[in-house]
Amino acid sequence: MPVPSLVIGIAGGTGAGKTTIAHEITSGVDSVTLVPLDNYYADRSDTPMTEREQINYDHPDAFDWKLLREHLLALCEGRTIEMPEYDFSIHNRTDETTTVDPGDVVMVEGILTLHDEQVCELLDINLYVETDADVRIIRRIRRDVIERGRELDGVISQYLSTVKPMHEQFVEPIKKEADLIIPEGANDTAVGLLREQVHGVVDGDERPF
Ligand SMILES: Nc1ncnc2c1ncn2[C@@H]1O[C@H](COP(=O)(O)OP(=O)(O)O)[C@@H](O)[C@H]1O
Ligand SMILES: Nc1ccn([C@@H]2O[C@H](COP(=O)(O)O)[C@@H](O)[C@H]2O)c(=O)n1
Repeated sequence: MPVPSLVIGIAGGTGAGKTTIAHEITSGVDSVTLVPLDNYYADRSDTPMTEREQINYDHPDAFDWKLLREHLLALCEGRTIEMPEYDFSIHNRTDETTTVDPGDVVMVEGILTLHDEQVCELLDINLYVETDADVRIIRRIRRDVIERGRELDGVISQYLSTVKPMHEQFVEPIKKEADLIIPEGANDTAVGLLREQVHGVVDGDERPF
């Protein structure tokens, strides 16, 4: 397999719009590989469900960084990976994996994507999506209740006990690793410029950053 022309990392708080922006800046590109950091939550098969429900999923230790590094390196070298699948309703990976080939553009997207030094070394461009906390929590409540089968009270208590403090301690500070900070309110211009750059690199007119 050919190696990717461009490897992009996107970090930012929960509900900031990372996934949305990942799709927008690569729209029209034929071959894109999305690597959601959520799929690299640690394997909890040996942990009972009652304990899994109590885990702090916003701390860097919740992730299997070793596997993510291995997989990202493989994609960067043009190799296929078996990507884990994550099921939020059981707080664990499923038994299935997905066979993923390296695209022309590879994008890693998640709250703490820029936390790991070795992951950052593999990225051509580091993005941070900045969105106000009140907007993010509203989006999060809607998503967790509708798509992730959560109760409203649980979403609120998780937000106050772990999501918010971990955001302040770990997510917000990784902004300093970013090449570009995308202000959500002004993202049309930022996204347009990034899309142009991505297409330029993919079409061979521009060099990677
Ligand atoms: N600029 C935006 N304006 C309005 N809604 C948005 C915007 N960006 C994202 N959303 C919505 O907010 C929710 C969370 O967006 P998503 O991209 O999944 O965030 P993240 O990946 O950072 O958690 C989704 O329902 C999405 O449609
Ligand atoms: N079992 C889990 C695993 C993760 N979370 C939350 O997901 C958030 C990250 O996903 P985004 O799409 O919002 O970036 C993170 O804030 C975790 O709290 C969860 O609730 N349960």
